[in-house]
Amino acid sequence: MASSFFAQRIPSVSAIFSVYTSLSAFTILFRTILNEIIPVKVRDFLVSKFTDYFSSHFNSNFTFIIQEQCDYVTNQTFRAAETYLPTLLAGTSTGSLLVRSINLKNPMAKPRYGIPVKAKITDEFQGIPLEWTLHSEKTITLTRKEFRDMIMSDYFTYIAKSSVDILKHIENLKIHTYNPHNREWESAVFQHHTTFETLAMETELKNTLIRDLDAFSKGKNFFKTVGRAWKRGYLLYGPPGTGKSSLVAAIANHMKYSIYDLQIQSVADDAMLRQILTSTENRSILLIEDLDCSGTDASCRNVNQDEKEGGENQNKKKKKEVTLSGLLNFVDGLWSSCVEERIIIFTTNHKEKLDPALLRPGRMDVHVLMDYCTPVVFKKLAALYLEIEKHDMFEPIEKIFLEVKATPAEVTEQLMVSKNPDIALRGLVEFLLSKKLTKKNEDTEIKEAEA
Ligand SMILES: Nc1ncnc2c1ncn2[C@@H]1O[C@H](COP(=O)(O)OP(=O)(O)OP(=O)(O)O)[C@@H](O)[C@H]1O
Repeated sequence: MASSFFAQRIPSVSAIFSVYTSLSAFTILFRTILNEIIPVKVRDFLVSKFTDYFSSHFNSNFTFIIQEQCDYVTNQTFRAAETYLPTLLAGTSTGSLLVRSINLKNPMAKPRYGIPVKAKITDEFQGIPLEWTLHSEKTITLTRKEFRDMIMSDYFTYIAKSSVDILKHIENLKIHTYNPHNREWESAVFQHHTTFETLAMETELKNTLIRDLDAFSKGKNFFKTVGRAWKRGYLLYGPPGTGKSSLVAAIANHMKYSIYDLQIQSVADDAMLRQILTSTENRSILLIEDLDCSGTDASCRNVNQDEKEGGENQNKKKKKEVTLSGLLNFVDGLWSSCVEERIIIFTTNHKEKLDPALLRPGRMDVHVLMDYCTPVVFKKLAALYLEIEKHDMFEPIEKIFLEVKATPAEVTEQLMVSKNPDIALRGLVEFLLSKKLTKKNEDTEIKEAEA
């Protein structure tokens, strides 16, 4: 029985050989026909589709590699993933987490948790499990066997949207400073306490600024409709100690934007400036302080003036490598649109020294004069520092302010001498009167010298 069973089921060697020969002949014939009929390009296309189909089915996984930098610009998908992934801490599978406490204002605050390098994190999107790996500070990968198209079209968009929402509610802002040696922005937690409530300014100016900022942050569609880059430029000018830096802090805290603080003197040339600025994040403030001392041709004198003076100045001008046009390119040129929702702030103690090109309408949208203390500003400082709305000495002090120039920084220094309003205000009067006297003596000396 058994031998007849095998005899019926297993074909003979000669039968197998004959089938093999027929198949080979058919394959050769089929290939020849294919080569004759189908053009090379179509053949290559079919082969590539065929290979793609099988590799995606038989490969164990497909990996998306997301690196921090691409084409000298910060990869926004990397930034989005970096913001989004810490929300998935429950899905980490390495058995370890980074723990850090960076709230200097409140050491008792709950620590924050981060993802260690090499950790694997799982996520689920529309019922599909996904696995992320943080390979280093600069590379993240996302691995998934199927649903490649859906990940590319929907999942990355979802992460980008989620990260924008997360950033809007983030508590700790950052301040970044450019390190020219490492050619990198270095970050620290931004802990400046100044807000619009604690900044003493004329009420109308403060309200106008807040309205302007709010309109800007809601203005995405407006900027798109009118075909402009979503950015706003502020020029803060006025004497030292009048609150320009404090206003920058108030703007950052109000908008919940991190600050990129750029020392323009540390930038070698326009190309480096471009590289530095394109590696900043959306929703941020780019701050260039003391522009009048920057050493670029944006400061101190305009180009025509230099040309008239010729010789020595011409040589000096050649050495300045960050040019006014390089800077303007970021203020309102083509490069200005490389980052979205960006506020650019220039500060200067000497507006009159800036190149007129920078001051032309449309270049810096808002010019804000931070000036010497006025009676209104003094009363706000007294309310903040001494917690008083009224005092007998207010009237004489306000009168002195009409004659003496004192900066809010000088006034706050006097108000901090004592918590007792009588002592602090008396000290302030003495300070203001001595300033008045010094000024009078200086004026007399000048008059005598002129005579
Ligand atoms: N308008 C203000 N309201 C409240 N405090 C102020 C104001 N202006 C100055 N101050 C106080 O003076 C200090 C110095 O001010 P700030 O550094 O903001 O001035 P600045 O104009 O940026 O000076 P500089 O031009 O020297 O950088 C602040 O830390 C703050 O305490």
